[in-house]
Amino acid sequence: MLHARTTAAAKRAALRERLASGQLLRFPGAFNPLSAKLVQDKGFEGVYISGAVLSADLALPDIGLTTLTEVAGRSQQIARVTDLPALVDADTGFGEPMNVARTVQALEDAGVAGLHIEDQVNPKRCGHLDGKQVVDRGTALKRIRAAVDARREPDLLIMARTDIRGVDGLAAAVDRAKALVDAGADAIFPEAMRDLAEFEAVRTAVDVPVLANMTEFGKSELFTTRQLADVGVNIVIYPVSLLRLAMGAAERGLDTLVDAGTLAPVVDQMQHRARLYELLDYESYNHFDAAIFTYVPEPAARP
Ligand SMILES: C[C@](O)(C(=O)O)[C@H](CC(=O)O)C(=O)O
Ligand SMILES: [Mg+2]
Repeated sequence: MLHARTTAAAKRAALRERLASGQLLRFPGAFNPLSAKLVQDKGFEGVYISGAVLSADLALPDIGLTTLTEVAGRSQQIARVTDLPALVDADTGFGEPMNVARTVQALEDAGVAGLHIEDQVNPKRCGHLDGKQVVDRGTALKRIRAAVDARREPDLLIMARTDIRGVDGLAAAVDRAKALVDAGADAIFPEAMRDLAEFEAVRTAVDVPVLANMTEFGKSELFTTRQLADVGVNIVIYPVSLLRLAMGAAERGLDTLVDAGTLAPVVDQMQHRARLYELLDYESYNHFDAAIFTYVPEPAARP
């Protein structure tokens, strides 16, 4: 009820433990706290908090317009309703190394289990679009060093994302991934890999967990969890997928309303009120209320 019971520290420890198990962890992107509850209910291992989704939610393109305050606020709203570890997209870290340090502490306070910081220049772009630019190696490494030094909870997972594959090719991506790990990154997110062999190349180059981004309409083919596990990927994100599914359904529903003048034909496609209440754990709130209503305080002992 109200919040999930699992503490941030326990979620961070669980993420570390699960990563060490070698099992592939699946992190669908939650587009709000309610969808994070659905992700947990369906048995996934974690929840992703996407920058692209937060931007889209505010009807903005994903070009570095959102602020740390917005990202931290959304992270906190999502992290507190789920027992799953949350991994948040911290974009470029919101500035220079000192800003990156502040970003890490703000997201740590928000209760996430991990975050990733990328090596794009500001303003950043979606990693699967052409025309993006990356910072030089020294700048990229300083961001990660600052992030690692700023964390107060050693279990907070600091993941380095590199976008260099789309700019300078695979060899550069492998090179940068190694350097980012040397700078202290706990995990690597190689963005916009073309095929499984590319994931494998990064996998063999570093000895930390590797993430695969299965975003739709991007540069990577949509590999199955089996294919990704077979090449040694440790975490897979589906960052914008739930938002795309929900918006697709919303658009079709509105079209029906325009055409038919009623939503009756699509009611069976809607989440039922009963299912919503189940996800919200409505029952516990009723019990809480009833228990308080019938609670009779003991009469105070006479002095
Ligand atoms: C993972 C990502 O950074 C995100 O913000 O979710 C995006 C996803 C997308 O735009 O499809 C990305 O740059 O890949
Ligand atoms: Mg992003």
